[in-house]
This record gives sequence, C-alpha cells and structure tokens, in this order.
Amino acid sequence: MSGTGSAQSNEPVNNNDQKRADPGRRVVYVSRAESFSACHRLHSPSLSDAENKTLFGKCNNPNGHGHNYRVEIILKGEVDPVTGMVLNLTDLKQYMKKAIMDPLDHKNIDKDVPYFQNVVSTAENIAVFIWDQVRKELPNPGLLYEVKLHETNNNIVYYRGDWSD
Ligand SMILES: Nc1nc2c(c(=O)[nH]1)N=C([C@H](O)[C@H](O)COP(=O)(O)OP(=O)(O)OP(=O)(O)O)CN2
Ligand SMILES: [Zn+2]
Repeated sequence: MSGTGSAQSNEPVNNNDQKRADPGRRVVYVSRAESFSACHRLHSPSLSDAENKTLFGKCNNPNGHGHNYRVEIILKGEVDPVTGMVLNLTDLKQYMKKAIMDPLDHKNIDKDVPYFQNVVSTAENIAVFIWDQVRKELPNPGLLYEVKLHETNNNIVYYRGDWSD
C-alpha cells in the first residue's frame, strides 16, 4: 500500500495521490433537507388522452394525486479557513425557502407553477426545476453539486446539472 494518501495519512495529496507543495483547502460536501407537500398529475400535452392513460396509469388520474416530497440540496466547496464553512446552513435554509418551499409547498404543481404549464411534473423535471431555482439564489451557484428528490419512499431522482452531448 502506498504511504501517501493512505487512510492513516493526513498529508495533503492531489488527485494523483502525490504530495503537493501547496496544500490547498479541503473540499467538503454539505447538505440540507426539507419536505414539502404538493399534488400533481402526470399528463403529457404531446400525447393523446388514451396514450397518457396507458403510459402514466393511476398517476394520470384527472383530479391528480399528492406526495410528501423530500428534497436534499448538496453543495460541494472549499472550507473557508476563517468561517470554517462551505456555506452557512442558516443561509441555505433561506435560499431553499425561496427557491423550493415558497413555489412548491402546498401547491398544485401543474396549475400553480408556471414552469410546469407545458412540462410534465415528473420527479425528474421537478428536480431540474429545483436545480435552476436554487442556483438563482446561491451567492456562488458553482457550489451546487446535487439535487436529490424523494417523490415517495421508494422513488428517488438525482440531478447534478448534467446535459446530454
Ligand atoms: N420516471 C418516473 N416515473 C414515474 C414518476 C416519475 O416522477 N418519474 N412518477 C410516478 C408517480 O407520480 C408516482 O410517483 C408513483 O407513485 P407510486 O407508484 O404510488 O409510488 P411507489 O412505487 O412508491 O408506491 P407503491 O407503494 O410501491 O405503490 C410514476 N412513475
Ligand atoms: Zn405522483
């Protein structure tokens, strides 16, 4: 086993597991979770009523259905040597209130949130919406690493800002 960068070593290392002259700063992941309740209906305007029913089944119920969503916002950044923080979690709470809770909690996602007027309110699309919303609030949007959205206890999506090629 290499001595450099082993579990026992506290010495600064770079990605190639070699000693560096400049120790740099530790990069840490920080997260905060919130829960919100909302209703929606899975229905694509690009499909017929029959196709929607076949595709989405009970989730296409015309009067909608509800979820207790749980969302986790994960930041990745350097620990500031003065504050000891990547970002003050008390500030993140406020950003999440404005970006997530205010627009989504106790709302009909399809009818109350203009973004979903023509976008199907799947967990994937809600995670993307939350990503864009949170980035707008953060003083340094580059800190945002991942949005994790639990639509149910079993159904979970992740978004890390990726686009296809
Ligand atoms: N790729 C996706 N598939 C589905 C989504 C989604 O957002 N993305 N959403 C739904 C429904 O809205 C809903 O989440 C499904 O609910 P349900 O089947 O009840 O969820 P569970 O599997 O957790 O519940 P069970 O207890 O297992 O019935 C459908 N598909
Ligand atoms: Zn649903």
